[in-house]
Amino acid sequence: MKIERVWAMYWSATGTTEKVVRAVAEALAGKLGLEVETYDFTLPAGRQGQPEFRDTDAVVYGTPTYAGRVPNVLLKYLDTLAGHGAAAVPVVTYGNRNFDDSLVELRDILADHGFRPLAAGAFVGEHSFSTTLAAGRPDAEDLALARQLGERAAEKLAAAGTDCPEVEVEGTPKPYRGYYQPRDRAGAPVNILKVKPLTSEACDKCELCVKVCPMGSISAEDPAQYVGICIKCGACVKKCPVGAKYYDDAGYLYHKTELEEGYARRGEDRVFL
Ligand SMILES: Cc1cc2nc3c(=O)[nH]c(=O)nc-3n(C[C@H](O)[C@H](O)[C@H](O)COP(=O)(O)O)c2cc1C
Repeated sequence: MKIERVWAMYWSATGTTEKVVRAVAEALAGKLGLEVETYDFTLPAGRQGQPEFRDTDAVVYGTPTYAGRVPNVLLKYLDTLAGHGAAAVPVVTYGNRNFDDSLVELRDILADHGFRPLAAGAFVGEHSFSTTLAAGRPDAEDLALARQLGERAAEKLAAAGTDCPEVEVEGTPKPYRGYYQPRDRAGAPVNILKVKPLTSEACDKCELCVKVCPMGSISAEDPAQYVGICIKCGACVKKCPVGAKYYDDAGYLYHKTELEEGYARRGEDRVFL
């Protein structure tokens, strides 16, 4: 089956998954002499629909790792996917701790919805909670590896078409491990589900945070108000031009420091072919 279109499809609140997915897709498309088509489903409007895939498509499909898994707020949307035999390259990012079962889960979701996952990768991205944990990643080295993954996937497709066997990836098979649970100093679970950022007086109501919140949860009338759920994705905090968004929750801040201190080493990217 000759591939006719290459897609970069991703959910990426702070942009690291987008960078990796684009690098993989551009290399894959480049090898096949094609352009990349992009579908970004980060914002609520992007999750109103999806492309009509065909068996002559190759889709590089990316999400971050949240609590060791595919972000659970995306599961309903992902359940509406229809691959129609398209080749897929599942890609996850993770913030230097571990990707645990996110990649195996994403691969299975794609396979269960009519895609053929033939290559996959897990890449390090700057942690959503932090500007020091995996700071600046994906960096040039990560993106070079992402391009290699795209090229190798293109070679695999050229050699075997979409009949390639399903790619084996690292992770515990279905039903997977439970969601990763942050703990406090005494080992008790830290529950940050209801935590939301605060807004300082520096806020000049530019409404950028309103536009970038993937849950559409920030009020346009008063950007200090979260009218829907907060998933701690970091979009409003990291993208605020005046640094007005911050967290003061003790459990959240403890978890962030623990991650920054415990996972300071350079985390590894992984490629599966
Ligand atoms: C709620 C939440 C949970 C996360 N859980 C993990 C995790 O289990 N392991 C890890 O290494 N990184 C974890 N991260 C970090 C993200 O996977 C990482 O920063 C990713 O690169 C963010 O992607 P984005 O820039 O496309 O939003 C988590 C981030 C958030 C917001």
